[in-house]
Amino acid sequence: MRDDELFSFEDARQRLGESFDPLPVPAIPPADPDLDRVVVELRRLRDASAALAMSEVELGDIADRLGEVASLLESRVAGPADRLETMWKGAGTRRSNPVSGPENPIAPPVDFVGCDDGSVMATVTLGPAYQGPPGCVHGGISALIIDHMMGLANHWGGRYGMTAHYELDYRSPTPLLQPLTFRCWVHEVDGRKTWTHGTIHAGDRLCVEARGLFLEASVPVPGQPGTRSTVADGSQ
Ligand SMILES: CCCCCCCCCCCCCC(=O)SCCNC(=O)CCNC(=O)[C@H](O)C(C)(C)COP(=O)(O)OP(=O)(O)OC[C@H]1O[C@@H](n2cnc3c(N)ncnc32)[C@H](O)[C@@H]1OP(=O)(O)O
Repeated sequence: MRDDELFSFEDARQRLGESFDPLPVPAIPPADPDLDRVVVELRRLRDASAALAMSEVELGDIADRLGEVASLLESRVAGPADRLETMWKGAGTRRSNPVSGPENPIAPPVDFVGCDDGSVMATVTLGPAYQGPPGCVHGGISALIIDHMMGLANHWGGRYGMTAHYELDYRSPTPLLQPLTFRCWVHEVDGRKTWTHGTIHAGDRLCVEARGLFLEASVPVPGQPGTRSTVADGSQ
């Protein structure tokens, strides 16, 4: 089988046949608007600090003022264990995950769309905070985003599971500061196993292709003794 056949959506859809049973990819519900604003401002700081020139800029005053704000924020923070619990309440990790979560400053963020062909798509432009090779996206960042998107694609295809095996081929450099198209879709299912594929393109150029094996599994939920959650189920 050639690579371009392996990564065909129509092929995936035909393989899945009647087991293709899309679930909605729901919008992330609003929570505390001020918390979301805090994260928006933190992302501005992230992007501005990643783009700072190395010289000729007086930063001492800014560092002092940021330190004051950081101390203020720290004074409002519950312990990390408490946070692990609240991450699983309400919208769960849809609000806090490191790829699309509006409560997570390290999320670029990436916004997803569920498509009629069974794939999940996103277009995102990544800045210097995500650099690996010169002018290019860090390979681990590509891997993070696709792994998460595969979880969404599984959900969109009526499946769920923990990543058991995951592999990527970096086919060509993935540029920063240009729109990138991410696409993931369920390729094949067999009992508890779901094989999911994904790509990143810059324009028409293939940058990354990925394959993951996901296994249905349940994990204990922090702060909810006796409760187990399927990864990527509706509670996320
Ligand atoms: C609501 C809106 C939507 C929300 C969506 C949110 C999306 C969020 C998405 C977030 C996504 C983020 C994603 C993340 O970050 S997921 C986090 C990263 N993943 C993990 O931490 C998983 C850690 N691993 C485990 O917990 C276990 O190993 C699991 C549960 C996966 C399997 O342990 P379990 O004890 O259950 O299984 P088994 O050992 O009996 O094996 C069963 C079968 O599987 C085959 N096998 C096993 N391993 C491998 C392997 N590596 N390669 C090839 N095959 C493998 C094995 O041969 C056997 O085959 P067979 O003999 O039956 O034929």
